[in-house]
Amino acid sequence: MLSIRNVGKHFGGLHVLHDVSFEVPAGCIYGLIGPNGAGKTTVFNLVTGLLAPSSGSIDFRGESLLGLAPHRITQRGVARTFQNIRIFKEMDLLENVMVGRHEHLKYGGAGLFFNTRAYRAAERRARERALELLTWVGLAHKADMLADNLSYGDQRKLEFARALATEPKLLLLDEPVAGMNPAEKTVLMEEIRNIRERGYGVFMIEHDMRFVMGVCDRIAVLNFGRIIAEGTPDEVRNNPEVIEAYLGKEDAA
Ligand SMILES: Nc1ncnc2c1ncn2[C@@H]1O[C@H](COP(=O)(O)OP(=O)(O)OP(=O)(O)O)[C@@H](O)[C@H]1O
Repeated sequence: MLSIRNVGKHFGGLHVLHDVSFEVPAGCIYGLIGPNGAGKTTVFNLVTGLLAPSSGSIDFRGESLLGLAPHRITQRGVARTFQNIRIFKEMDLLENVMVGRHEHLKYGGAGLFFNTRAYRAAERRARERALELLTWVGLAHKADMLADNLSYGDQRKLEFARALATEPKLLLLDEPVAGMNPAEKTVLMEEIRNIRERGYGVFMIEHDMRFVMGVCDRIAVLNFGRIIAEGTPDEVRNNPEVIEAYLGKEDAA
């Protein structure tokens, strides 16, 4: 589904990614892990068009994403959440999800201006879909509440609903369990599995090993900008290079 091939990225003289290749298959929960500064966020920024690679290719469903603006990549079916939650606190939950949805609607500017029947029908469908997505993440009963009043865990769920509102095929999650308590993590694990069951691909960066190993089908490990391992959680967990990267050479020995 997402194919990253021989990708390099440097910022001036600083080489952050070297010859990175891996493939996120369709219908898969895929994890990207690695120590701080390994280059994980840079990979997400390349896939979502916030940065351009210095070399290599990035294809999504058989077509290159290179050179596309971020909103075009969203239209191709890639959505993302951020490490720092980005919701509109002064809007209610339904409005927050509809903001995500609007990027997806295909009515013209004239429709907006004249408030045509087609526009109103599109708006009504957007509201219904937004409510449906809030139901999926268990927030429908709070649809009219201001986002500012949500607990941290609920804010994360709202972010998912908003990302799903763009009707993606692949959902990128940047440290989804950061700041969550164990109960919230358990709920989220179930929700991410549900998202996969509904036919979405999920690609996440996550530092919480228990969570990543518990929920991902496959994992790639970055260390100093290079992929040092790729495989199932068990394969990755038992890989000596991975153990060394996380524990340091002496500890691993
Ligand atoms: N725009 C930029 N300009 C210069 N250097 C950058 C830029 N973005 C990232 N870097 C550098 O690239 C390296 C990798 O950063 P990145 O944020 O991708 O790592 P990460 O694996 O996501 O780390 P963390 O787990 O701490 O979030 C770091 O050394 C960082 O300082």
